[in-house]
Amino acid sequence: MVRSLEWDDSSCTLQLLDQRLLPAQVEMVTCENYTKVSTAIQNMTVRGAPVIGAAAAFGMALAACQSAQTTTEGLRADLKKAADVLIASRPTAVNLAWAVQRMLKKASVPASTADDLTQLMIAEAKLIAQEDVETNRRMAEFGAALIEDGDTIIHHCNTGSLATVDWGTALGAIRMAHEQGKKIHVLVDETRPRLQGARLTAWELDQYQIPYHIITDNMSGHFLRSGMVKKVFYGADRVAANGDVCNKIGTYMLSLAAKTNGVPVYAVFPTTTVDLNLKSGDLIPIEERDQEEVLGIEVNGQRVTPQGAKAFNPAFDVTPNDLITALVTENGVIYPPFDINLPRAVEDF
Ligand SMILES: CSC[C@H]1O[C@H](OP(=O)(O)O)[C@H](O)[C@@H]1O
Repeated sequence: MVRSLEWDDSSCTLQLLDQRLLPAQVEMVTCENYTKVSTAIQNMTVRGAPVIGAAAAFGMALAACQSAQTTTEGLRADLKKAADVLIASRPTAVNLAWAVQRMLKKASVPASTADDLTQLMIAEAKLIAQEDVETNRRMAEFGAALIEDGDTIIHHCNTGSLATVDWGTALGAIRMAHEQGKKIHVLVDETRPRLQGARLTAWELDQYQIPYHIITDNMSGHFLRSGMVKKVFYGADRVAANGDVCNKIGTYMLSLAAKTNGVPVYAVFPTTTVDLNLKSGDLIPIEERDQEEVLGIEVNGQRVTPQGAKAFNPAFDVTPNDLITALVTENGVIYPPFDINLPRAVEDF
């Protein structure tokens, strides 16, 4: 499975898999500087909470490589400028700010030369990427244990290798259960308007040879009520201290339908997605994206929305914790009361 990002030591550049072109084309784009990384995050060349954090970390490494500063103080000033640009790329996934702040903290350690500081930046970005893969595999083990042989699972958006440095979060759990020999059938929410499910999750499941059917987002209630669906799995972009989950738009409606039909709901995410500073999900900033992502639908090359039409395009919504059965992190499966058990799972490790 091709990785969503690769660092090239020889050229001090970051290669990103252009997820806007999948599944039709598998193409990498080269980022030589941090502003290109910021643009790639904003236009969703690279997307998915954990991987945009890793991409931003390498954006900071690029800022160090590209800096003309010859002193550590001068380089630190350049890194602060880069940090502000990278953090501003997208507002909702807390992994982005977390990764950049961690890089800035690393930049504050004593270094004898600007070159030494640059090497520290590159090493820290690589460590963040490596930790994400290890975290995802641990999470996948815990998540896979919740999946039973024969389950049909609804999965929302894309949370696989493409949304992380490798392996994935919710889709990582599904992949792990499959590799353990459990027979699974996935109903892939297409996830309008950017179609991360229909384009990216379906493409990944083909690579893993996991059976699936794509459904439109408004079909999930029907299948949940039919009794066919045994579990719902999705990821997260930011989780508040009380366990409210902010995730791709449509997650809230999916969770409401699951709760009404008694189907368990599992949110799978690394602890770097938890924002303990926020008491509830109502405080999470929701990214509003260009309305053209909603309006620009074409059928047979013909735009289907009226000229001049307007659209709302919130990229995420918040699912209150009472609709969620359990939270799955690399530190284990967390059950209610989330306001007590989630901080403990995050802080005790
Ligand atoms: C591994 S969780 C990824 C998380 O990020 C996605 O958002 P986007 O595609 O806009 O970056 C979606 O909310 C996923 O659940």
